[in-house]
Amino acid sequence: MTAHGQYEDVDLDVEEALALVKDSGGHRPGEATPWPQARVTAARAPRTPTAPVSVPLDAALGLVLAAPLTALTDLPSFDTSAMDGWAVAGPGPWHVRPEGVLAGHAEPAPLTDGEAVRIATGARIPQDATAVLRSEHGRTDDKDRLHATRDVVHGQDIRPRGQECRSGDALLPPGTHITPPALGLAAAAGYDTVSAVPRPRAEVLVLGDELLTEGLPHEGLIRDALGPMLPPWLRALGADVIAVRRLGDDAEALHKALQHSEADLIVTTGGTAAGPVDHVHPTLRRIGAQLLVNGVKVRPGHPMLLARTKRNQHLVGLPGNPLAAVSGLLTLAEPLLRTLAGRLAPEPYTLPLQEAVHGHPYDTRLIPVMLREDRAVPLHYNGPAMLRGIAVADALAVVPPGGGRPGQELEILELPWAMAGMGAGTA
Ligand SMILES: Nc1nc2c(c(=O)[nH]1)N[C@H]1C(S)=C(S)[C@@H](COP(=O)(O)OP(=O)(O)OC[C@H]3O[C@@H](n4cnc5c(N)ncnc54)[C@H](O)[C@@H]3O)O[C@H]1N2
Ligand code: MOO
Repeated sequence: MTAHGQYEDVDLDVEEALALVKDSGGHRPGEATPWPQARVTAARAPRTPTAPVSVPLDAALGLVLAAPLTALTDLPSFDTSAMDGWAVAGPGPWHVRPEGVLAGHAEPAPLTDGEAVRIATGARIPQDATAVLRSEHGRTDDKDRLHATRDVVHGQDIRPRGQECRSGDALLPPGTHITPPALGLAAAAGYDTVSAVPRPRAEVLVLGDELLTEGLPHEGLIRDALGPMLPPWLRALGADVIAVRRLGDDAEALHKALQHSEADLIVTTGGTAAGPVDHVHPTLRRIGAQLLVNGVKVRPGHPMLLARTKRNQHLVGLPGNPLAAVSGLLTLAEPLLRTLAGRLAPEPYTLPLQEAVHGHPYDTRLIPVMLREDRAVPLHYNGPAMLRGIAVADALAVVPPGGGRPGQELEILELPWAMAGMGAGTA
């Protein structure tokens, strides 16, 4: 049994197999953009830069800093005890003061040589203290005198004011991805809000008269798989999904929706091919949109497209076949959203293939894989209409034209939830 257990090999469906033996040319031969170039075009989609917004810390996770995070205070902001014990002045033994010092308390009175005071971790060091003696390294005698049980080094266990940064120091550059520790650092450095690149707004338009939103498929009608899948996926890619509309195969409804959308990115599903109810291209022509990518040399998903619909608005047309839609999402929507959100591209990386995969003669293939012991294990059920493979995948592997041999290094496109340690296939 292979790593993917009982999965039967349905690597290629009939359409894909036919495409391998006799490339039909598919979607507008000659116009289609090579896959790597399509991603670059999407990442460089023209638009005017967005104005930064001021975001409270509890809403800033996942955004990108629009301005440097400059320390608003010294850190620590006062000389601080690093341990529970005693602050001591000069050589011991020391006379211990009756009142201790706790974190958050007012400034303690200065010590004089030969004096000690009990102190908690995080409390302010009294002026003229020379060291902190940890509680496990000191003992008091019956006259309340403190003796060190090991050598005391000047300054030990005192965190001096400004040890981490001085007020005005640059802590994080603009463009930094706001992670949980970045939020913690911003709070420690005195921030209530940060200046961030706003989340790009996305709107999803699901096309197709054959789609049901509940119940079992019947009489040629099927369940809409993309309505439930795309909004959370777009959110995982950093978008704020402002609307999801189901428009059927109604060219007028699509025209109206495009005219009125206030999104930065419109994502349509279906209607990209040349069938009688494929309204995306005619509607884009009607509104005078500029086609930046019209078909990509990738399987599945080759009819995908990218258009500039307004000065600061783009449309990604995803093919209706669900895995083809995933391919379009990662090829066009992901790089575009990354740029809109001000994020840098992740360093590309490769992993060796566990076993051979078929290739398309001229086009790139994207196939769902599990990542196991630093190898990419191809998953089956990867036909354009299937989600069964991708639903257990950690990533997509980029198979160059001609296919991949066992051990061949392939570029890996990670899935956002797999990166967060929530890989669907972690066993
Ligand atoms: N003459 C040609 N026909 C087709 C070509 C071609 O090159 N020449 N390309 C094929 C490929 S590849 C794909 S992919 C599809 C793309 O078609 P559309 O984007 O126009 O999508 P539809 O025709 O609307 O749907 C295709 C398929 O997907 C199902 N679908 C649509 N939306 C959903 C959804 N939300 N959830 C689940 N399934 C969905 C739909 O019922 C169809 O079965 O075109 C080929 N044709
Ligand atoms: O087969 Mo089509 O390439 O996108 O599903």
